[in-house]
Amino acid sequence: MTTLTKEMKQLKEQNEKAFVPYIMAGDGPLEQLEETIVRLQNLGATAIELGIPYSDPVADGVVIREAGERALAAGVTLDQILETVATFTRVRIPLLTMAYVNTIFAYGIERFAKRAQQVGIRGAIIPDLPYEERDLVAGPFQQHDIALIPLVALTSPKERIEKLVQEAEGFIYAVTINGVTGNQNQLNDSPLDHFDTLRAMTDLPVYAGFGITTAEDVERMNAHTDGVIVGSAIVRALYEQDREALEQLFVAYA
Ligand SMILES: O=P(O)(O)OC[C@@H](O)[C@@H](O)c1c[nH]c2ccccc12
Repeated sequence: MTTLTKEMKQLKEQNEKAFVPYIMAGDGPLEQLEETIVRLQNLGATAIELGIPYSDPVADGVVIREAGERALAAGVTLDQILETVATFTRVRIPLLTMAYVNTIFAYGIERFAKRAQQVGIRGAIIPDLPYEERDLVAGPFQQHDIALIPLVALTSPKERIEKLVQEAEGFIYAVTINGVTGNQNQLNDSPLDHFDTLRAMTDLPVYAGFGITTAEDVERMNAHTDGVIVGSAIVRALYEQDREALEQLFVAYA
């Protein structure tokens, strides 16, 4: 069991709902990345999903896509991000990377796992790594205590979800809606029953993500999950320096 799995399970046992903000590393100077993370930590974030910019982010909606473009235009690379994380002294909450598979392959799987562990990263989401290919990374990740967090589409057949859940580490990322990140208009109550089913299949925590943009969404999802992941709304508030919008998202955690 990885360290992240232990930590997230412990939260669940204490009945604490998780809040995992997604941010794009390099959207803004890397020198400010620690400050941003500490700010979210102080607001009550449980962990941070640290986006690694990529040129072809197929799962991303416009807000995150544009944040990635800004980071790429600034020349930000995975290596620079890891070296920046290595300098952190004030971050206490777990960091997870959200990188597309090519970025990790290009860097080197073993090299990534090793360096990620050294700098204190606890988990990774690789949205375009098919379950069938997970063995490509599973060995090095396990060896270096990096939790491979699966994305589970609620519409998948039950047998497939069961398989995914069995091998999962950290937590289960339950995708609320089919589509890209940042979709504001589709979040309704239809995933809620699925969350209940999913939670009955595992003792790992289940966090909901995609399309959660308001404090009300957070509360509504939390009633049926162990926590939430919020991306586009956080990325936008940080970029627009909209402090009120940012703090609003955390009200349930104050
Ligand atoms: O932006 P949203 O709708 O709040 O969704 C979270 C999401 O942004 C974050 O987890 C994420 C960013 N890029 C991704 C790619 C695939 C899966 C998930 C992600």
